[in-house]
Amino acid sequence: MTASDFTSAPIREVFCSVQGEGPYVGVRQAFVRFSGCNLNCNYCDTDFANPGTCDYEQVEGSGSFEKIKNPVSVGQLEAMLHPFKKLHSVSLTGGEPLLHADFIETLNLALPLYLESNMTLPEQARKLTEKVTYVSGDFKLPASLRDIGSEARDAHMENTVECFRLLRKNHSRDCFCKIVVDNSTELETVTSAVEAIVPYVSCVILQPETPIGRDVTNLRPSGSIQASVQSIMQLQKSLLEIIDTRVIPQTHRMWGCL
Ligand SMILES: C[S@@+](CC[C@H](N)C(=O)[O-])C[C@H]1O[C@@H](n2cnc3c(N)ncnc32)[C@H](O)[C@@H]1O
Ligand SMILES: Nc1nc2[nH]cc(C(=O)O)c2c(=O)[nH]1
Ligand code: SF4
Ligand SMILES: [Mg+2]
Repeated sequence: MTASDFTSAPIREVFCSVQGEGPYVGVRQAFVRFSGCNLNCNYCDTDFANPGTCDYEQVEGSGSFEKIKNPVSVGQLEAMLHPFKKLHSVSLTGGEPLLHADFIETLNLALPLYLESNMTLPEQARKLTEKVTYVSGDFKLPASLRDIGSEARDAHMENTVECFRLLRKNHSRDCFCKIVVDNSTELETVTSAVEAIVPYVSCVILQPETPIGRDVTNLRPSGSIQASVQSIMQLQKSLLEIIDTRVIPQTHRMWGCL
């Protein structure tokens, strides 16, 4: 994977769309999708590999992409975002954006930054505590991680909680947690995860897994993975004992925007 630094980063795509997930569903955002990820979630719907170029959709919804050579510089990215108007914020996603924290740290955009992260890289998260206004942090349940052994689970949980502590909600930042749920999601696992981050987040979003694989070899058989409505409702009822908990699917999948 092409490394990034303070001046440039490998970016997979840049486009203007509507936030499809979490409590800010419906707001108009620029999306900057960084290449590369440090995890391998079994449900991942994103091809974040760096093909050498960044797909740039200059006209929102047009489906017409220009290919910009990677890595993209800070100045190039700022210019690419300029045509996008009436934005709520700029979503920094991926892949895993925390892998590119040095690059993000140097961005000088007029708009608030909205970080979509797997929350597993605390030393990178530390760099962005004064930089991001919205934190959409996933809590990756170990069962959904393909490459994690039992010996690494404790460290994974500790890193996740530390990222939420570092990027916690405050007077000038919102931080919330999204948890992707499938038919194997266990109440006890989710409850202990949520209890560990309650002081740091404004709400928890239960995000039903959308049965889409990253590629045909990884495509999980859609019939076997989705959690039942009843199980998600029971999970929400339990979590509402400790925090504002909402069920929000990936809405962009419903109307076909990027
Ligand atoms: C592609 S990830 C990129 C950001 C970051 N790496 C992360 O995982 O949070 C963006 C969001 O999409 C969610 N996601 C990916 N595949 C999904 C699927 N098949 N169903 C539901 N949510 C999915 C992730 O859980 C995450 O909240
Ligand atoms: N519309 C839309 N909303 C999103 N929210 C999080 C996304 C992501 O892939 O990070 C995403 C995405 O890919 N598209
Ligand atoms: S969902 Fe996020 S953390 Fe998981 S593999 Fe995909 S990009 Fe990486
Ligand atoms: Mg997406």
